[in-house]
Amino acid sequence: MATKVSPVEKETPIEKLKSELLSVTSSNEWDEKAGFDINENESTVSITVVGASGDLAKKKIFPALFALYYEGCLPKHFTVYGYARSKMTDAELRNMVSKTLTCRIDKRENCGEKMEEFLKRCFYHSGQYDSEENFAQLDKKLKEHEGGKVSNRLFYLSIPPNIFIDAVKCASSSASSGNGWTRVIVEKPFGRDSDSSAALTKSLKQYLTEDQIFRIDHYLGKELVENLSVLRFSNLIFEPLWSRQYIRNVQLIFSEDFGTEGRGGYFDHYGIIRDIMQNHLLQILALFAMETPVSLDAEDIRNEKVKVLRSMRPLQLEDVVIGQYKSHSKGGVTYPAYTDDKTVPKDSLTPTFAAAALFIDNARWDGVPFLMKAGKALHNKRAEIRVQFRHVPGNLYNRNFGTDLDQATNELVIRVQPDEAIYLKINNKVPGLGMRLDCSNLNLHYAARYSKEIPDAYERLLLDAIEGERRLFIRSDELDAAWSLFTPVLAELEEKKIMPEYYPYGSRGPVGAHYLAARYNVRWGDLGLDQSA
Ligand SMILES: NC(=O)C1=CN([C@@H]2O[C@H](COP(=O)(O)OP(=O)(O)OC[C@H]3O[C@@H](n4cnc5c(N)ncnc54)[C@H](OP(=O)(O)O)[C@@H]3O)[C@@H](O)[C@H]2O)C=CC1
Ligand SMILES: O=C1O[C@H](COP(=O)(O)O)[C@@H](O)[C@H](O)[C@H]1O
Repeated sequence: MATKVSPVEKETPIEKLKSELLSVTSSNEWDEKAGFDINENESTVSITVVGASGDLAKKKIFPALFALYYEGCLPKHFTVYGYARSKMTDAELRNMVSKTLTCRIDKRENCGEKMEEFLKRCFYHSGQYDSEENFAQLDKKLKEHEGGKVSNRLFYLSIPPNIFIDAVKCASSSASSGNGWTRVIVEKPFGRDSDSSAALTKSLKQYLTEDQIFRIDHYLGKELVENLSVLRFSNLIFEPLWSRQYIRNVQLIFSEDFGTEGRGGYFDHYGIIRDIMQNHLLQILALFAMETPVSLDAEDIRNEKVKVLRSMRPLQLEDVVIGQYKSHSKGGVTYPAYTDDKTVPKDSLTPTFAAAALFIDNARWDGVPFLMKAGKALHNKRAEIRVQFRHVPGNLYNRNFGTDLDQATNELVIRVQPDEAIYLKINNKVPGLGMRLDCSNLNLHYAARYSKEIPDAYERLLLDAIEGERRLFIRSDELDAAWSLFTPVLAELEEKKIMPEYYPYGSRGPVGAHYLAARYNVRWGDLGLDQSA
């Protein structure tokens, strides 16, 4: 890592030997003849969670690693290291981690034993994030565990962004692998705007190659987001409809029924547009709208996503509505205002809600509004994609719908969470002698269809990073394109000190979002008479 030559690209001595032999035989044959599997027996993976004492590590990273272990997805030789400034022994780390581990509902067999085994492979090293010496001590400990095998190292930066570079610099110079790969998972936020993001990328690339950087957007690891491409590209009935010709608008909706509780300090510096829209919702939009990639290879997919992002119009101020939640009392309980958080300035204008209308100026999507809506402290917790189709031209049954033709249009809903589902609203006749029409759902409800519990997004992404699969991670040019769309409007909102529209905690958000949608002849699908909404 220190040499800036990606170890991923370099052949290890064993790989070199293997590729020489490969000139006469295939890889599997060679492994069989040799009588062992090189990857399993000769290499190790050390996963260092930098910031192990923090919220994300406890809530997501350690539980995801355990789930992978339980499923038998981690390599035979692996070690997990927690690294942070807090003083802890290995036993204390294990105790902390053990409190967050859970067994899947459908996989409880031997779960206690598996937890014990997993915890035995977890260790802790206390150190500063800017100390090469402390990382060198970590390196020494990692080497002891690696026992001379090919060492592959994954660092997960689960720390605040202002210390990313210090940690990367020290890990790079003092704890990168000498003979295997070294990869670094970087958590968002990747900057606050185009300039700060470019500066972060530039600094990271002083110590890492692009191939070593795994920028995580955990929404890409969610089951239904992954399924988006399968839905589009392996069902004949959808792809032909996937354009301005049949689609009237697309809605990307994110809502949480809790506020910024505990994260106000971080949130106030970013706001909902940077926290959710510029990354999670925009990534979904890019996957949704991209052209068919040449293959499922990471670079082919990411190339198509970049094309979509670069075809988009920068967001205009008049196409944005912002809101902030205020205190609200209900049933004898008083819910706080955003500014009641002690870490948030009393006069903060940071949006906790935003709605926006975006456009992709290409042949497929010309004129189709892509509406985004994201908010905290709303009436429910949900993330979904809604695709509203056009009206049926010359519909023979128009008069059966009355004047509200919107009620009669088809809508495809991909509910990312909770209670994952894909359903298509269709029109049908109400059984009986009359001719009354109804709107019903053709529903793929995951819980009913599959008994298997859906893995957490972090499981998939950690596994991909270990396996070197980059498809679900953000490439630097994607990131640049994403920031270009939002940076001008974010600057304008801040320069002009645009006041957010206040909405009560637990409500459906500011009415301004409805006016914005109405300007483009759109009605938000999550507020209608949807049977599954
Ligand atoms: N929490 C979440 O749900 C999500 C978090 N993220 C991102 O993941 C990363 C980690 O998040 P999270 O775990 O919540 O962060 P925390 O604030 O919990 O910080 C993680 C650890 O970093 C160390 N740390 C915290 N502040 C500082 C500081 N100012 N200087 C030096 N060290 C510090 C602390 O460890 P110690 O004192 O022991 O060194 C802390 O335990 C962040 O980049 C965040 O934006 C992204 C999505 C969701
Ligand atoms: O990245 C973030 O995501 C979470 C929501 O993630 P989810 O998987 O629970 O839907 C959000 O609460 C947080 O503000 C944001 O930083």
